[in-house]
Amino acid sequence: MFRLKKRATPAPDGLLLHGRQLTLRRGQRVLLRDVDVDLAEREVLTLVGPNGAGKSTLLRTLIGLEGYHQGLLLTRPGLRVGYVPQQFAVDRNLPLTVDRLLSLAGGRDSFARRQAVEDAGVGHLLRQAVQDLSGGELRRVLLARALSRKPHVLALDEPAAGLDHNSQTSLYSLIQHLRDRYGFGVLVISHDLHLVMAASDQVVCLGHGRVCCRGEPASVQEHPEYRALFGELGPATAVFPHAHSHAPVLTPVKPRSNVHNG
Ligand SMILES: Nc1ncnc2c1ncn2[C@@H]1O[C@H](COP(=O)(O)OP(=O)(O)OP(=O)(O)O)[C@@H](O)[C@H]1O
Repeated sequence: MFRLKKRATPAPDGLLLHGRQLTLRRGQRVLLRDVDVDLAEREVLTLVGPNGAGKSTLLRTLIGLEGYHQGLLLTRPGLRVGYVPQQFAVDRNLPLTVDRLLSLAGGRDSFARRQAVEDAGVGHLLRQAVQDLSGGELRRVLLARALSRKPHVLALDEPAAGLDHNSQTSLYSLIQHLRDRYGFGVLVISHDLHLVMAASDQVVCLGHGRVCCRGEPASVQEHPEYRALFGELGPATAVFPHAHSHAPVLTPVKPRSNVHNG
């Protein structure tokens, strides 16, 4: 669970995350420039863009794992984030069962953990060593770990990478289903554009650290910059609409003065 810095400042509307003009540099390089992002309850927001566009950096910034230099980031007070990273290093010299990994995740709520295990469909893996899991199994275990934190925001960095097509589709349907059950907002990075268009409420397309276009999947696909990046894409198979309430108050996460800059 990542708890973002809290300050009791009211914010415009009931978004989970509200980022404005977020800018992040590393040395001379600008990794993010003037990025605006809002994430509402129960919304699936997908970040797309070519390799190196800044998607992981933006996702990590939005959930408080990276500082930023300029801009404004507001979060709902007490926001809990479940994060499934793109890479998860498993130390082969330190055997660890799935059960142990999940209990180390920090959640003291064993009911939530059991529920997460069931929801992610990993009950049969609990006694298995983490280092022996297949790529697809590890994704689901990491998903269970994220769910056990009862997140308000589920952040997934390329959760479908390396999965076969059926596994990708079923993972996305599972995320949709869990979003409906848990009511969290989802921030997800994906390179599978068909899946993105079928399963997202909002798409933000990044290029060189900037937002080049954004909107609902159907409209983003028509955007010239999107087409320039990705070419023509066939029609999405389904679009899942969402509804969310706008409860008030967000909390600002201040730019960090100690942000690594070199
Ligand atoms: N700590 C760092 N210092 C310098 N450059 C960095 C640092 N972290 C990331 N970068 C660079 O920032 C750019 C954006 O990286 P990021 O991982 O956010 O891209 P991405 O869009 O997620 O890419 P991919 O699709 O390949 O995963 C890349 O060019 C990367 O090399």
